[in-house]
Amino acid sequence: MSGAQQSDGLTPQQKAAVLIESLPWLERFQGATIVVKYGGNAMVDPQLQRAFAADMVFLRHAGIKPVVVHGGGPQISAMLDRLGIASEFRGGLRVTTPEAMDVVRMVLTGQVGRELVGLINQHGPYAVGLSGEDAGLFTAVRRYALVDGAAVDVGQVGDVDRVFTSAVDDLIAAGRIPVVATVAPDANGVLHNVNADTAASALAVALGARKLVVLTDVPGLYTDWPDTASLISQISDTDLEKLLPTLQSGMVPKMEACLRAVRGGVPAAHVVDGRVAHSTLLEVFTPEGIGTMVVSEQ
Ligand SMILES: Nc1ncnc2c1ncn2[C@@H]1O[C@H](COP(=O)(O)OP(=O)(O)O)[C@@H](O)[C@H]1O
Ligand SMILES: CC(=O)N[C@@H](CCC(=O)OP(=O)(O)O)C(=O)O
Repeated sequence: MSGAQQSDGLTPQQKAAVLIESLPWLERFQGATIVVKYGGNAMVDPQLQRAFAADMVFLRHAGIKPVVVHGGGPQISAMLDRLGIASEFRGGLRVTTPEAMDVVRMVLTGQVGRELVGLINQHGPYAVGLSGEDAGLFTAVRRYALVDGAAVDVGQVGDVDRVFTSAVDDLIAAGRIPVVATVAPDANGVLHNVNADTAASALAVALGARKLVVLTDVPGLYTDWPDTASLISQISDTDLEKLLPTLQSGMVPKMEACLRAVRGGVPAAHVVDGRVAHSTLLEVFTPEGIGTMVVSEQ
């Protein structure tokens, strides 16, 4: 039987080789917290959604502590459309009126978060959804968008000012997988819409995470977008800081988030292609990793 070809094209020896290749990474990340920003295509394609949910459960059973922060921009836009509420982005941030804020909260906490929690919990009672409002997780501070070098008011849009990790710590200690939606009150209790990349980065820093993994819908960071030859596998914080002003809207909050994470003490932040099934597992458990890794020169 040994050496025989299996229906999936791998011999038993090849399967064993794949498993054993993950051993150094299993050892290295035992007990570590990894924050994963779930977004892009992985969020809208049912097969990729299921693969992502399975990855989170796999990490949990491998002795790693995954924390998911989810986006939902396309779903918010679709609901605003259905309700006939105008919506636009300025400098990569959604202009958020009080009316739009109600929809952002409803879609992120009541729809997108619920769906992901449901998919993960098909494997067992792991995922618990919460938002920046729960147990004081995030306190927001109003931020402006940068458009052509000028600060522009975009309404109830926030940055994360403070993180109180106690609720997430409790869930992790209980063996759960926290699934976080990024709406958050400011110090006066006024709700703000926080970009999910920004929130994932703040949470990774506050939790002392070993990695931030950001799923998106491109293979990684292109230094000269859209020239495909300019895709890079690794960049330092110093080089990224220089590159940031040249990046275009979607990539700006994403790469800013990676920069803030590594400057805040997270050893590595990765932007990976969420169109590839099991991209998080490939990043964590294979020597070559995937996507673009941001590391601090320190
Ligand atoms: N330098 C760049 N490298 C990679 N992608 C870029 C770059 N500049 C702009 N982009 C665009 O940014 C998009 C990712 O941002 P966004 O759409 O906000 O992602 P997500 O929905 O995953 O949060 C990519 O699909 C790509 O079109
Ligand atoms: C201020 C701001 O723009 N907030 C985002 C929050 C959701 C998000 O970040 O979703 P993605 O990760 O899917 O883009 C929005 O309203 O779309």
